[in-house]
Amino acid sequence: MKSLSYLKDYKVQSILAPLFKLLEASFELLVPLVVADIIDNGINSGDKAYIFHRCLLLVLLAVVGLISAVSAQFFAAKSATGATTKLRSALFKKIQSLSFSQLDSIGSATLITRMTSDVNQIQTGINMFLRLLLRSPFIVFGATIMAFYVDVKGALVFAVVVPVLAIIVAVIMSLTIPRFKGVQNKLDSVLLRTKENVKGVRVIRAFTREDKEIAEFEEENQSLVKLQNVASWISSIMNPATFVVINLGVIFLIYIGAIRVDVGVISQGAVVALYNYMSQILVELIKLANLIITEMKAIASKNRVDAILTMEEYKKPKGKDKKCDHYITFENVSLSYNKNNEYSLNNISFTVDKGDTVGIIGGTGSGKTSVMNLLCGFYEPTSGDIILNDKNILNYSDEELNDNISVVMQKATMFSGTVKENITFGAKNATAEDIEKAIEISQSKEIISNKSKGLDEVILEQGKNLSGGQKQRLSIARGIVRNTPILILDDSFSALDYKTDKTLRQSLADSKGDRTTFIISQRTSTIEHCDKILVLNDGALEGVGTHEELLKSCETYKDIYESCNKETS
Ligand SMILES: Nc1ncnc2c1ncn2[C@@H]1O[C@H](COP(=O)(O)OP(=O)(O)OP(=O)(O)O)[C@@H](O)[C@H]1O
Repeated sequence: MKSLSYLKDYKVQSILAPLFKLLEASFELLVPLVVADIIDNGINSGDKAYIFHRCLLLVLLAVVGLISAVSAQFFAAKSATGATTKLRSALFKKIQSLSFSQLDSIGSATLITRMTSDVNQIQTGINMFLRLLLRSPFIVFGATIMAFYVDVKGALVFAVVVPVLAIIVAVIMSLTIPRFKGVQNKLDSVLLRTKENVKGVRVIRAFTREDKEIAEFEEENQSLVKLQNVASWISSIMNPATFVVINLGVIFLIYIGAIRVDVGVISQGAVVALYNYMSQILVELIKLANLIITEMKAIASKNRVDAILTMEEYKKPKGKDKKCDHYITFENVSLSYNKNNEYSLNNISFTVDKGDTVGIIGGTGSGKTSVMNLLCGFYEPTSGDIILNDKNILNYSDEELNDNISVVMQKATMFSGTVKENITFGAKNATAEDIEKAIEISQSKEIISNKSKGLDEVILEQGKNLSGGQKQRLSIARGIVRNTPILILDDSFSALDYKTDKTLRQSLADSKGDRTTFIISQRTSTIEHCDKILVLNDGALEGVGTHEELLKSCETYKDIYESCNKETS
């Protein structure tokens, strides 16, 4: 579904809004005729009663016009806000359905701009469109026709002024519209920088990078301002240019009008009416130009939103199932995230049995998280097969994988809400007993007992009222509480002290049953008791075995072990 399709639920409002605007415009077109009538038949003959009655008519026209305008605004707003609320929800749902690779390729900053400022721009666009699209041309043409009705010769001035105005407006718009598109793109990069700075504010301060960051932000911001200024400067020419043309027209109109009044061909009221129609045209042309600029911006935003909405639903390729002797088999698996021949994992093969505890170790960037990404189905292998329980990982649905695997991510993410809500984030049906057990295994008991409201204690945005180690333990509890056959702990012990690390591993081992556990770590002490350890180096699997076996057979493991021991000694 494309963005504007959500308007179809607001058909009635979308028809009523322009109709009420046309009604308002029709009353406005009558006003100069009534004023002319007051001058010619009331003021000239000194008929106060006539003037009073006509003034009442003017007030009535104004009141009816006002009611029409308010009704139009009401229906336009209802339609625009209703449709964009649905659009925002649809966009949010679509973003949730995108694959990790698709999300990587789009980038989060631009997704935020599309969800917020682009959708707002579409809302403004719909609102203005419904109110002005019919009204402004109707007034321009209506006022011209009324002018011809009042006096054909005098109205000839309109035949010259209106096309000249239209040309000025068209030229200025053709210059500004491409610039406004540039402004929108620049806004994306300013937002990306803002987002990075707000998220990384602690790091920035810790490294006293504030001045540099401010200077760089200022530079980015200034180039946005420059683009905006050029666009605004060009569009600002519109008003003076149109005013000059209109005023020249008015001078000419009054000049011709005066001569024609003098010779008695037309009345004074007719000249005033012509002048009023000229003013109405000026106001509407400026509104029309603004409408077109707003619509151009809205169309650019609509295209950006549609680009996300119409992204092809990602279809996982199918893989071959295979009868295997082991619970999990990685067979010649390689992974290139961008399919650009830069491999994060290179032809790796290993097996894991049900109930095993597997350690994965290697330097930073060696590919540890990538193994987890593949096993969880976040990304697909570029080549090779991953078989889980005799079924190719590609043939599992997201729900099936989610039911089988719990992952505790490297970065312990907390959500605004209570401690309990955070622990049961992926296990809404967890019982009090499950929660209690998960808290106990993850060594989180002390965190909760230190909080006055216990499990109901509120966690602030991004877990600001928790330490790094506390966040890690609660994330582990969140993983354990789901009680899935496979548990992956991606560097989830890094912020824990050695004693807590050890106790936690022990309680995980005691409670494991036939759960298969992957522990990713950079510390040999965290994984040395695992049934099997995988050693990764630059995307290659350099060794598989137990701690003792690897110390004898794998140089990379030995190096890591020695450097870890040096650190702790
Ligand atoms: N989403 C991604 N898109 C592109 N490249 C990626 C992506 N994720 C990881 N990589 C690259 O893949 C390589 C392996 O990264 P991975 O996160 O698997 O390493 P790691 O061993 O877990 O590192 P660390 O211990 O630092 O977390 C790195 O070179 C990284 O830049």
